[in-house]
Amino acid sequence: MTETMIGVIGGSGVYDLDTLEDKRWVAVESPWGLPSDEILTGTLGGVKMAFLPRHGRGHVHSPSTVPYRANIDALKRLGVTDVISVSACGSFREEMAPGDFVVIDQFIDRTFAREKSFFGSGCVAHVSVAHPTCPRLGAACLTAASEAGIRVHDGGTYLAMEGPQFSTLAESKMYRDSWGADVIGMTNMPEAKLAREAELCYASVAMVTDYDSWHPDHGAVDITEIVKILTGNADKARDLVSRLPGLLGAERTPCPHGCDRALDYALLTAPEKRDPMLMSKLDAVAARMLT
Ligand SMILES: CSC[C@H]1O[C@H](OP(=O)(O)O)[C@H](O)[C@@H]1O
Ligand SMILES: Nc1ncnc2[nH]cnc12
Repeated sequence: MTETMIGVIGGSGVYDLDTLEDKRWVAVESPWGLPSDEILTGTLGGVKMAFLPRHGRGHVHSPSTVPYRANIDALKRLGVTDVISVSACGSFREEMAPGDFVVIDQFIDRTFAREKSFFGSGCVAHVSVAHPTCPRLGAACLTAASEAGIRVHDGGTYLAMEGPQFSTLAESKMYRDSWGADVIGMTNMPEAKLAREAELCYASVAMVTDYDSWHPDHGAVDITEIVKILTGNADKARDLVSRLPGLLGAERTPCPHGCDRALDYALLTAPEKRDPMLMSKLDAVAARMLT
């Protein structure tokens, strides 16, 4: 049994978690650079919490420049065990309407201008992301959303695009009709992959703000319309998050799906060939493998 610490990564529109008790913004140093912002630590219902605004307070970082590695490393370094990502998204499905939430279970990664791994020359590792989100954590998010009276969909494929521009009409139709994506956003990759490398359970709650550009009755994405929806979604996200401590509890059992043991057989580089510099940067992410 270990102690649960819930990490929340707040996306567009979610820059604070004012429901936390004993809250304090703390600067966390990471060998992977500066995280997006300080991290708000505190407790909720006796469970330790850490909140990080993905784009920083005041929305400073674009989807391509969010320091994804530093963010995941900093959360792990603080002792976070379970990460909930809450993100704005466009919808490819009529029934996933603006204001609805989707508990994501798959991703298509179309990003190309981001660092995607903690590993590389000097310590090669390959983790599986066949099932990139944690079913236990996702189930808790689904229950929390239902209890909060949020219209929520159980499962969905999130297409991560590079951005920052929204998709063309041709792209939007292709992602929806040929690729089978359900929603689109710009940030959950490589975040989810990095969380898996860091052996953190990761769940993604996508909050629909628009119908992207495929929908014949809605036309092109309109950022002013998105911003209007974001505020309501952010309030619902805070309600959802405030229910998670009660559902997850303060005492944590090992993940039944193995998220917290993802590195068990992943490291390929022979111990004597490992780069000491890289290994020292991996002190939090791969802590379990280095002791
Ligand atoms: C505000 S519209 C586009 C912007 O919103 C989403 O951010 P996040 O995933 O952090 O909620 C989307 O990915 C874009 O970055
Ligand atoms: N249509 C869309 N495409 C990409 N990211 C988004 N975030 C919110 N709506 C989006």
